[in-house]
This record gives sequence, C-alpha cells and structure tokens, in this order.
Amino acid sequence: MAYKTLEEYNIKVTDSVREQYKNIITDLGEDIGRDGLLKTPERAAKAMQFLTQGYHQDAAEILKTAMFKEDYNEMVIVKDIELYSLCEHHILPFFGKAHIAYIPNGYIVGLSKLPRIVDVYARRLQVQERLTHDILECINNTLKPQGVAVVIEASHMCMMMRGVQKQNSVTTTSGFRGQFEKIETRNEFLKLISADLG
Ligand SMILES: Nc1nc2c(ncn2[C@@H]2O[C@H](COP(=O)(O)OP(=O)(O)OP(=O)(O)O)[C@@H](O)[C@H]2O)c(=O)[nH]1
Ligand SMILES: [Zn+2]
Repeated sequence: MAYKTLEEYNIKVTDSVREQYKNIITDLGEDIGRDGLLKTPERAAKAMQFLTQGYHQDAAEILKTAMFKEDYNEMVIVKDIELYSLCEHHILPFFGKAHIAYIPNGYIVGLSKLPRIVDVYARRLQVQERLTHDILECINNTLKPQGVAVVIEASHMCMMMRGVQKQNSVTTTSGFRGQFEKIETRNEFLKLISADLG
C-alpha cells in the first residue's frame, strides 16, 4: 500500500470514488447540482467503502485473537447469523443467514468471532459459493477443528429487482470438512439448524 495508514488510504479512495459517482449519476440522467444530490456522491462512496471493507481485514487474524485451549469435543453451532454482501456480477446486494458449526480439536473460539469472519468475507464483491468456502476454509485452516460446516441461505436482489424478477427464491450453499463429511454428523447439524428451539 502506498499510504502510511489505512485511514489515509480510505480518504484518498473516498475522494476518487466520489468524483466517479458524480459522473455515473450525471450519465444516468440526474442533475448533480440538485439540492438533495449535493452530498450523494460522497455518501455513496463511503457506503461502498463500508460494504467492501473486508478487503482490508484478515479473518484468520481475527480468529487467532480468541482461540482458547479447551477439552470440549461436542458440536458447537452458531446459527442465524445475518449477512449482507454484494454480488460480483451486478454489484447488487444479496442477504440472508449463515449457520456455522465446528467440533473442537483442543481449542474453542470466542463465539463472536464467527459472525465477525462472516462479515469480513461478506463485505467484498462475492458469489455465494465463494463466500461459503472462504468462511469454511478460514475456520478449517486456522482453528484446525475435528470438523467444520457452513450453510448459507440468501436472497439475491439481482434476481428480485431486475433480471428474472423472482421475489421468493432462496439459494442455499453449504460446505463440510472433517467429521461433517460423515453423514450422521452432517445430519445432526442440519437437523439442529432447522429446529426451532425457542
Ligand atoms: N452462482 C452464482 N450466480 C450468481 C450469484 N449472484 C448472481 N449470480 C448470477 O450471475 C449470473 C450472471 O449472468 P449473466 O447472463 O452474465 O448476467 P445477466 O444478463 O445480468 O443475467 P440475468 O440476471 O439472468 O439477467 C446471473 O445468472 C445471476 O443470477 C451468486 O452468488 N452465485
Ligand atoms: Zn447479481
């Protein structure tokens, strides 16, 4: 990075993206001088930077900050983790829920770190399949558990607001490593994430 700090880099990016948004908004037929739009290029630039901040974050480092030695060999599940991402084909949102499980192998991880790594990978231009694998591989390679499973259910705005315009379709992706490759373990996980325990 040619800048001393991430903050300095972000300010330069805001400046550049703001100017490009001015052109985009004008080309789309709007009057950039209109009162309500005066600050829009700057706001839009900052919003896009927020939604893609995952490029500057290291998910493995986040996991490593909260790994604790513990002799617990049962399945740990964090389900219904809400996520918002951007599809890399249209730069439109896709959103839904991630469900994550792992079976420890000497170490447990601070529970909040699992939603945090979902956000690191979701806040990039993504496809749902790669998002699923990014989360799966990060946990597998960093925590080195006996097994890990990730399921994501999401709706894609590019299929709702435009294109095929289907309002109710939900896409499910999944990945399983280690113990979760065994059908009984995988089924126990799938049963637990679909059960309403409340
Ligand atoms: N596999 C996958 N496809 C996605 C995802 N997000 C968007 N897409 C699809 O990416 C495809 C891009 O296809 P193209 O034919 O190049 O684009 P398009 O003409 O805009 O396609 P339509 O959406 O069908 O109008 C579309 O089928 C989208 O539904 C994703 O996360 N995973
Ligand atoms: Zn799309």
